[in-house]
Amino acid sequence: MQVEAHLQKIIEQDGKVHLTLIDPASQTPERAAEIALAAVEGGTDAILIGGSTGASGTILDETVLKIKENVNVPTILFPGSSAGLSIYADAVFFMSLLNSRDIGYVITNQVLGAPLVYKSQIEPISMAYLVVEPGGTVGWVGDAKLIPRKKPEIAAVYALAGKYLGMHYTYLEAGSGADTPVNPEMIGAVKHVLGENKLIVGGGIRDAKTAKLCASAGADMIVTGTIVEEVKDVTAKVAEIVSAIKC
Ligand SMILES: CC(C)=CCC/C(C)=C/CC/C(C)=C/CC/C(C)=C/COP(=O)(O)OP(=O)(O)O
Ligand SMILES: O=P(O)(O)OC[C@@H](O)CO
Ligand SMILES: [Mg+2]
Repeated sequence: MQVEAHLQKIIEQDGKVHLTLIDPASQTPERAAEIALAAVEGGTDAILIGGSTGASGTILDETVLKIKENVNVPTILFPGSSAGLSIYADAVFFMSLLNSRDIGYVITNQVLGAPLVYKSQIEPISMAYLVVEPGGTVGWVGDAKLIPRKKPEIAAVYALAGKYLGMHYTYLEAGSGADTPVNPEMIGAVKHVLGENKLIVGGGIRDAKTAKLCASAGADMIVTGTIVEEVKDVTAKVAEIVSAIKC
C-alpha cells in the first residue's frame, strides 16, 4: 500500500484526514491494538505509532504487529529518534525537527535511521516538523527553539523553507497534551504558503469544536493522541472528531 497516495486520495474524497496517535510506552501492545480498532471504528484514517520516550525495541515492534493484526488502515511511525523505527510498519514520517537547536534532531537521527528504511518496506514520507509553544515533552526532548504562539509569520517561513527543501508534509506541533493547541491564525498562515503541500496539526486537540477550528483554518490532517488514551469510549470520541472535520 502506498500510504502517502492513500492519504492524498482521502483528502480528495473527504476533504480531511484524521490520524490517531498511539504511544507504545503508554499501554500493552494488546491494549494498543484495542484502541486502534476502536479508533478505526470511529472513522480514523491511519494509526501513528510513536512517543518522545520509551517507544523503541520489542515494545514498539510488538505494538506495531498487534495493531496490524487488528486493523487494515496504514500504520505510520512517528519516531522520536532512529530507535523509533520498526520494520513492521507501513510508513514513517521521515521528519526533521527544523526548529531544533540540536543537530541530532535536524539530521543525525535521520542518517542513522536511513539504512533500516532502505532495507525494509517502510515508506518514508518526508516531513518538516515544527514545534510551537508550549511544546511539551517533545519540545524539551527535541531541544526546540519554540515558535511563539502569536508569531504565525515565523511558523510560515519555517514551513516555506521545508517546502523548498522538498518536504511533502509539514507538522505543526503544540506538544502532546498541550493546554492550548496551535491557533487558527498560525495554521492559516502556514497553509497559505504551503499551497497544495499537506499540513498536519496536533497537540492538545481534545474535542470536535477545536478539531473543526484547526481543520477550517487550513489543517489537512488532524492528530489526536492523549484524548484517545484517556476516554472510555474511543469509538464515540473519534467519531465526534471525524464527523466535525470531514465534509
Ligand atoms: C526520521 C527519524 C528516523 C527520526 C526523526 C527524529 C526526530 C526529528 C524527532 C523529533 C523529536 C521528537 C522527540 C519527536 C517525538 C514525536 C512524538 C512521537 C511525539 C508524541 O509523543 P509524546 O506523546 O509527546 O510522547 P511522550 O508521551 O513520550 O511524551
Ligand atoms: O496527545 P495530543 O495532545 O493529542 O497530541 C498529539 C500529537 O500532536 C503529539 O505529538
Ligand atoms: Mg504521549
